[in-house]
Formats: sequence, structure tokens, C-alpha cells
Amino acid sequence: MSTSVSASAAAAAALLPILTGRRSPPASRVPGISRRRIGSNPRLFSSSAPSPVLPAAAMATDGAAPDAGSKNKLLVFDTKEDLAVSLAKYTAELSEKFAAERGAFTVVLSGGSLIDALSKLTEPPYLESVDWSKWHVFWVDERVVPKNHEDSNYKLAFDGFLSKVPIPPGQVYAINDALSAEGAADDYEACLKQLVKNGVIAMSAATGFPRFDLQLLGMGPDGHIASLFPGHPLLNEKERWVTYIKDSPKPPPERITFTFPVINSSAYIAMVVTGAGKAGPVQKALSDKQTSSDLLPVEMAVLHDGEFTWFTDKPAVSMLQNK
Ligand SMILES: O=C1O[C@H](COP(=O)(O)O)[C@@H](O)[C@H](O)[C@H]1O
Repeated sequence: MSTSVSASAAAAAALLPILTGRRSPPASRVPGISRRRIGSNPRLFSSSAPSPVLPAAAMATDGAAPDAGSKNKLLVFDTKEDLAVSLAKYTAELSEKFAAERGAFTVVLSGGSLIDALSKLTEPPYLESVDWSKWHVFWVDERVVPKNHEDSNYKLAFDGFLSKVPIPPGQVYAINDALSAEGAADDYEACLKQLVKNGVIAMSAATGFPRFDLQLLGMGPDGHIASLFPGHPLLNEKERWVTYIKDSPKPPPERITFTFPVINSSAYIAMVVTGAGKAGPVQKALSDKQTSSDLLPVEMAVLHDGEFTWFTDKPAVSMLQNK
């Protein structure tokens, strides 16, 4: 590990005015930032070893004053391989923490590119060291298609991740694909409520919504997360835990999705976003120029009381550096 400030460290320092939401603070005066290079990855910085983090901006909220950002972190990796290694370590450490604290680890998956990023968890040392028997797996969204359909988020996760790790099948909570969109949303919400009663899923006393231990999320190029799309009325759902959409702008049109109150009650969120095609929404989400009227869904993912970590690559943050 080097303590020198590299060219990449300087580039990261240039992000600080954006990421901290301040106009132009000297990086050295930003609390907790020591420009430490981590291992061989020049884009990984640490505020305090051993976690390789760069505090990110407090995200825009629905009017609430943003928390100083200490619980928002941005990681930028050189390669997808590096990202996957770090995501596996992060997830394995949370698995150990929650298994010890609660005897269960509730993990929410998205579909899309996220599943590839979980590949290192299916290999040594994690395949053997993670206590998979404590895992309970959920989906933040699902397409209303049969489980063996190419568009199914369950199939994607099963083929790429779940079939390779020994999670008890009874602890993998797939959406009921025999039901309509409305029926599947009701059924999934009822399933979650039962698991809250059983003590498998925690509740947030502060929000009154379920508090998942970790949500592993992706973001589309339009800034959507889960099946919550820009400008859609579902963004304003305040009561339901799980709801449905029949006019998704991204096919297939019928889906079910967690609502923002559930997403934002999580203890941890890992937002995994790579590629230049997503640089615009990343820039908007991490910029300090947000307005409350035109928030992208990804900007509305603001944890009530939790830790939000962005796992990104250089192309995904390329517009931040150009600011
Ligand atoms: O449709 C969906 O898209 C998003 C983003 O997918 P990505 O391939 O661009 O990462 C995904 O998070 C969501 O679960 C999925 O249903």
C-alpha cells in the first residue's frame, strides 16, 4: 500500500467538490479523507483502513437536509474483475456481521448486470467461508414471466449465482409466476409480512417498513432502479411494500417492484453501476446541483438510516471528472 498521492488520487481529489456537495473544499480539510492508495488499484481510496472508500455526496432527498455524507461512499474500479472482488468481500463481511447479530442475512437482488458482478462470491474462498445457511434471498423487482423465461430475474440470478452456492432453497423467495402482476405483488408483500412476523426480516422502527440487511442494486441507463422508472407515478408510492407496473418503458411491460419506502429502509445498499452509458445518471445523482422537482429514481434512493455504497468503474464516473 502506498501513501503517496498518485495521478489517480489527484483525479479522485478533483471529484471531492462534487462528491461532498461543497463548492471547492481543500481535499485535506474534508474529514476522514486520507489519500491512501489501496493495493494495486489506483482508484480505490480509504477514509480509514481497511475500508477502501471515498465519501460521496449526501444524495438529494425529498426536502430533508442531507446527512453529511459519511454513510455514502463511492468506489471506482479499474476493471469489472476488481469490482467483483471488492463486492464479494463487502458482501461476505456483511453476511458474517448479520449472521452473528441476527442469525439471518436478508439479501435483496436486482436483475440486470448486477448478477455478473456477484461472480466472485461463487468461488473460493467465499464459496466455503460464507455461511450460506443464514442467507435469505429476495428480489427488488421481477418481470411477470415464467421462472424459466429469458426475461426472468429469478432465472438470471439462478443461472449466474444461486445455482452455484448452497443457500437452502426454502430461503430463496421467488415471485409467484402463476399470478397476475397485481396478484404477484400482493402475494410477495404477504410473504414479506409473514417473514417479518417470523423474525427473518427486520423492521425499521423509524419508518415502519421492512429493513433488509443488504440490497444489491443496479441502475439502468435512464436512471431507473428496481422497476421504478423516471417520471412514473409509482415513484410516489408511500404505503405499499411491493407494487406492480404494467407499462414499463423497458420490456417486458409487466413487473413487480419494491417501493421506495422499502428500498430506503435498508441497512446497506450496494449500487453497482458500470459503463459509459450510465455516466449521465451517475453524474446527476452525485452532483450537488439537484433540484427536488426532477429527481431520477436513483436519486430517490436515500437511506433513512444505513450505509449506501456505489461500486462503479471509470467510464461510469467519467462525467464527474469532466465537471
Ligand atoms: O430492468 C431492469 O434493469 C435494471 C438495470 O439493469 P442493468 O442491466 O442496466 O444493470 C435492474 O437493476 C433491474 O433489476 C431490472 O429489472
